[in-house]
Amino acid sequence: MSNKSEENHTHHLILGKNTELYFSILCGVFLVSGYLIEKLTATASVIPLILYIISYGFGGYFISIEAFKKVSKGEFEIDFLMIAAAIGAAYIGSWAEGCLLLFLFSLGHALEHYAMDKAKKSIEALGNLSPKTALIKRNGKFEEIPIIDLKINDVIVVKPNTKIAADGVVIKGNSTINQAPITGESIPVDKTSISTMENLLEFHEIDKKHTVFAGTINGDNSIEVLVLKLSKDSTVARLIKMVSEVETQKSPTQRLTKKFEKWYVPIVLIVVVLLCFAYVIIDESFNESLYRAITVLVAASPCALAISTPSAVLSGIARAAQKGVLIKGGKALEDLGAITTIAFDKTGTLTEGKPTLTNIIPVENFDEATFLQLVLEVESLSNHPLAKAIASAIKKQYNIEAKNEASGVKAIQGKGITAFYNEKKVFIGNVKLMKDEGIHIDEIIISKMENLLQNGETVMLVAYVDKIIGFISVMDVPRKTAKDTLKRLREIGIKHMIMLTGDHQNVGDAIAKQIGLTEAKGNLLPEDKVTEVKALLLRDKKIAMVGDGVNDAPAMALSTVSVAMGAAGSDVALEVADVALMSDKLENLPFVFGLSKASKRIIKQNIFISLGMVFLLVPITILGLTNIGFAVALHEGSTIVVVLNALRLLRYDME
Ligand SMILES: Nc1ncnc2c1ncn2[C@@H]1O[C@H](COP(=O)(O)OP(=O)(O)OP(=O)(O)O)[C@@H](O)[C@H]1O
Ligand SMILES: [Zn+2]
Repeated sequence: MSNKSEENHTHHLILGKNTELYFSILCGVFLVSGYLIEKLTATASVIPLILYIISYGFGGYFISIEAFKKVSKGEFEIDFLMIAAAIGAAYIGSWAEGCLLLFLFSLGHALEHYAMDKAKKSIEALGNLSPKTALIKRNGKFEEIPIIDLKINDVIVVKPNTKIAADGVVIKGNSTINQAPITGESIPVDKTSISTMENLLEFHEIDKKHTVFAGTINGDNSIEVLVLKLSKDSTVARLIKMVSEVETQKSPTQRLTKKFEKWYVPIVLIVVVLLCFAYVIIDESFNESLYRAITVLVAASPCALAISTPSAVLSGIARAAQKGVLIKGGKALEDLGAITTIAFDKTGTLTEGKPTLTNIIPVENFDEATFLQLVLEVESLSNHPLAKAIASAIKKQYNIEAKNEASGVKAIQGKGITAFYNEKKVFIGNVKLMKDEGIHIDEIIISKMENLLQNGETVMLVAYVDKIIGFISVMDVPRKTAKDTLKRLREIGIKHMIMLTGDHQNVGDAIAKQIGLTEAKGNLLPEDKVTEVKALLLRDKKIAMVGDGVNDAPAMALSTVSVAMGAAGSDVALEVADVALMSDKLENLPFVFGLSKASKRIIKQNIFISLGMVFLLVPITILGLTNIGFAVALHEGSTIVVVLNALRLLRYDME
């Protein structure tokens, strides 16, 4: 049986989408009626034969089309084996068995397509998310227009309990919004209007409490949304595009079984042809030899094997999509299921990623007001989460504003930033940065730093010209769910959980202890994170890296499977990661790993069932210990069992 998704061939669908299923059922109906008439009427009649032939027609229709297509390309696959077996059965007069073969095979085929359709549908459901039109407000007037005509900076009005038509920022009104279609979170989130539209940041940089996604559902209040993305670039549009590409990537097991089939099918054909001539050697008629050959042909066909993996992979991916997790292909799914080591980024992954300012202290003889102003000016120019937190805290707590007195800011990866303030150089960052610049740090400051570091606070030194003028410390708290999540991960078989952070070792250790990580590695530059991932790969073969793509993208790219958090909020993460959690909920991880493990388990079971049946039936049929009907029932039955087993994944849940 072939995998539709990879060949993308469409059948003539006379009876609509389920034609294949109806044909298969009709095949079965004619088989049963033919069989009953044959058994119940004593006298020989042609009616059963006619019914069997009709049954052949329905059962063999789609299989012949596929077999023919492949044979004309020089490929002999299972469809061909089935047709050959059915013709052989007819030739020796075993019409009923031939019908049963075609019926079960086509039923398995139709079920396979049902599984694929089901998977695709839950993915395509995403496509129906965005409404077709939007109510826009132009010059104070309302107008309903198709969403493809929406332009950036249009203002749309979203009525209560309707779908939002575009990615944008709320500029008027507050509401709660059901984001489940995109992020899978079932609880609606509060959204408030942004205070000012001046200097509006990029969509992804705006605080999430103000931004909304196309396809999500507004709650009880009317809101106005400033459109920030064209309909074709919306998060949901890109999601759909990616999901449709997912299917083209085959999983490792799928590749393996394909390779196996390539050799196996011709071998079966040769053996079967040889068996046709068994009568030359042993004492039996040609028809008896043929009968045996056909029975072996049925028994040896790898029908179940061919669909065992694709059906499980698609079901797994579909289930994940329902929960707001995008798994990009069978490889990611299978690899994820085999993983026992996870490397985590710290900031924004294990921690909230919204550090609060705890200390901002100048050295004794430096003026505090100047110090604050300098830090504010410089950090306002940086995009780093630490910088954002520091700048906004200073503004709020000390009620001062940046006056654009700093310039030439440069980020030094993993160390900090440099800039100019009043034409003189400023350095803000860690000890490494100061060492690089040859700036002396005296004992008093070092001992103060130590205290804060023990506490799990991130400390940054500030130097002006060539002297330390003070330090800043911030505290980023672990996510509330981090501890439980790691515990659950351990329960489902993750052995090593390691934090990789650019922050100080002590901070890493403090957080690791609080949430129960096995190890924390601090003071890492982005390239050090890559080295660490390499080392882990060497030790454990396969590792997953969970991050947000901020300073861990290279390390993520190198890991076996990269998992991005909050991907709905970041273009890079969504694009690059193998697995994307739409929401930034760490607590989704156990579900993802659990589902992947379950998928892997089901794939294994399926392969065991399908190969097991072949190994069992082939010797029995060669020895002539069973009739063809029995072989057909067991063999094709295993195909159906395998598909049903895979469909279980659509209902997977933790516990
Ligand atoms: N804009 C900045 N202002 C002050 N210090 C900075 C700035 N950017 C980086 N640093 C310093 O460099 C260190 C390393 O930064 P990096 O971005 O590599 O990692 P991180 O954000 O601390 O943590 P993680 O690696 O877990 O994401 C920071 O801990 C901080 O001391
Ligand atoms: Zn096929």
